[in-house]
Amino acid sequence: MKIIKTKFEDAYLLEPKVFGDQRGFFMESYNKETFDSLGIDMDFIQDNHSLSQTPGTLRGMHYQLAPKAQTKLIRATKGSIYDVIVDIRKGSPTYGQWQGFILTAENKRQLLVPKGFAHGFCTLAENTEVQYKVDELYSPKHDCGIAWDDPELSIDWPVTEAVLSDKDTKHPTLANAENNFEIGVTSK
Ligand SMILES: Cc1cn([C@H]2C[C@H](O)[C@@H](COP(=O)(O)OP(=O)(O)O[C@H]3O[C@H](C)C(=O)[C@H](O)[C@H]3O)O2)c(=O)[nH]c1=O
Repeated sequence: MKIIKTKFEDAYLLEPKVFGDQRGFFMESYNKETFDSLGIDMDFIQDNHSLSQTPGTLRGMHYQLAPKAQTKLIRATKGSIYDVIVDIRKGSPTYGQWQGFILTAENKRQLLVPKGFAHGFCTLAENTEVQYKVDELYSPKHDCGIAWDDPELSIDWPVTEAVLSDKDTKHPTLANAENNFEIGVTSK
């Protein structure tokens, strides 16, 4: 497992070891001992899987409030995505900053998203499937979002016409989000 640093201290790109042969490939997409040895010692308790049929489908920018904030380990198992995280931890030196990553079924790269980040992606290919692990269960009442097209964040999405859920058309900007994630704050 190769770790690639990002602009954020505790968010990482991970490249698993891939064993290729004449049949195809094998890899351990997750191994708790390996992750613990790298100091990534969270207990994932839920696996998620989404399919987005149309290129330019954009899901985000989502986060869950404390105490249900989620660490996420994301990968594309079919197609490709432009995966984006935004630091929304008030007081963080990188608050309001974002970074994007290309995750594809071919590059097999995974992104570790720490608690306190908003997360979203747009798909770059048809029938893109994303699978990810989280260390807190889904909690609708803690589920929040910020606008994917927040002008202050100005995320440089590689799409012009995004395909969005109705919910994702209605999120506040980060500046207006009442429930900004704060390290240790309890949900309202
Ligand atoms: C996230 C989630 C959703 N659901 C239900 C709720 C809705 O009835 C349906 C679709 O949910 P939603 O439209 O929120 O799905 P996405 O837009 O893919 O949301 C995800 O997309 C971005 C990229 C994320 O980072 C989050 O993990 C997650 O918010 O699945 C569940 O039952 N369990 C869950 O964990």
